[in-house]
Amino acid sequence: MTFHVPAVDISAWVTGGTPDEKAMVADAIDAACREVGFIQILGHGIPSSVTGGLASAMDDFFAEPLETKKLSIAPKGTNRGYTPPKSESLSLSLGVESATRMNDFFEAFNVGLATSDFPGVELDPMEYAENVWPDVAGYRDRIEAYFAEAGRVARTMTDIFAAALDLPAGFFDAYTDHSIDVLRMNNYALPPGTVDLDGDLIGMSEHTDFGIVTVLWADQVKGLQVLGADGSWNDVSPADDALLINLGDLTSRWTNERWMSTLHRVKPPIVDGTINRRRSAAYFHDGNADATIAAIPSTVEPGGEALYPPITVSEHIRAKLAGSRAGKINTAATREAARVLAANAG
Ligand SMILES: O=C(O)CCC(=O)C(=O)O
Ligand SMILES: [Fe+2]
Repeated sequence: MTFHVPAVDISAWVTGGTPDEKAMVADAIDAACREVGFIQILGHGIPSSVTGGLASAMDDFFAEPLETKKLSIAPKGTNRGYTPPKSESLSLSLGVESATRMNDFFEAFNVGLATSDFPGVELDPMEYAENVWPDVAGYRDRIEAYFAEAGRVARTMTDIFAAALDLPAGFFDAYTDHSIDVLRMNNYALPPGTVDLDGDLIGMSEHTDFGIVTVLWADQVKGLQVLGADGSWNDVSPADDALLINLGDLTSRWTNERWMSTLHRVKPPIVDGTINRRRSAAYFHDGNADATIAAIPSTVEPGGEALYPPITVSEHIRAKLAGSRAGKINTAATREAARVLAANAG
C-alpha cells in the first residue's frame, strides 16, 4: 500500500470562494481526515516573508550558546520558553513506556496565548502563561507575526471542519474563543559524533498531537515520519510553500474516531555519523480550557456508544503534558497507547 499525504488548496475558504468551491474543499478535507489525518495545504495565504521571518528568528535564537538559551527557561509547569534537548519524551504522553525515555533530542521554544490576551476572562495563569522572550533583536516581532497567521489558518481549518462534518457554520467558535494555542518551534541538531554515543536518541518520539488541529511548518530536510494505516512509518516533507495540517486527539474523540489523530515522530537519518539540522514549528490549536469535548451525536451510530467519555480540554492537556514533560505515564490514554503498541509490533 502506498502512503500519500493529500494536498488540498484551501484558498476558497481564505479569499471567499463560491459555496460550490468551498464544498469541494470541505469534501477533500473530510476524505483526508478519514483516510490519513495528515494533509498538505496550499492557498493558506501566509506570506512567504512571514514564514521567512519565523525561520530566521529560529535560526537566530537556536544559534545562541546553550547557557544563553537557558536564560529563557520559563517557570516549571508552564508550556512556555526554552526546553533544552532531552527534557521531554513525547511517547510518554501516550502512556507507552519508551525505550528512548527522555531521549528526544529536539530543543524547542514555546510561545502561546496568555491571560493578558483575554482581558475580563477568568483563566488559569499556568495554562495561559505569559510568554518569555529572549534578548534577540526582532525575535518577538517575527514570532508574533507568524503566530497570528498560523492562528488564522487553524481557525480557517475549524470552519472547514464544521462544513466537512455537516455541522452548523461556526460550530467550533464557542469551543475556541479563548483557546489554549501554543507554537512550539523545534530544532533538531546534534554535534557531529553524538549519534554514535547513544543509539537510543531520537529527534522526537512517536506521539499524537493533543488538541484540535495542528498547523505544522517544516523545512524540507528529512526526518518527519507518519504512521500509515498498515502500520508502516512513512517519510513526509511538505511541498514548496505548503503547510502540513494534522488532527489532534480532541478531534478524534469529538468525531468518535471518524477522523484520526495520526501518530508521527521525527527520526532524522544519520549521514556520516551526524544528522542534518532540521527545523519545524507546530501551532497547536487546543480549544478552551473549560470546554467539554464529547462525541458529536451524528458521529455515533444509532443505538451505539461513544468510544470515549466526555473530557475537558484542560483535563486532557494536563494529562498529556504530565507524560511528556514530567515522565508521568498517562494512564488515561489507553486507546491511543494500544495504537502505538500495535505499530511498534508491526
Ligand atoms: O518536527 C516535525 O516535523 C514534527 C513536530 C511535531 O510533531 C510536534 O511538535 O508535535
Ligand atoms: Fe506532533
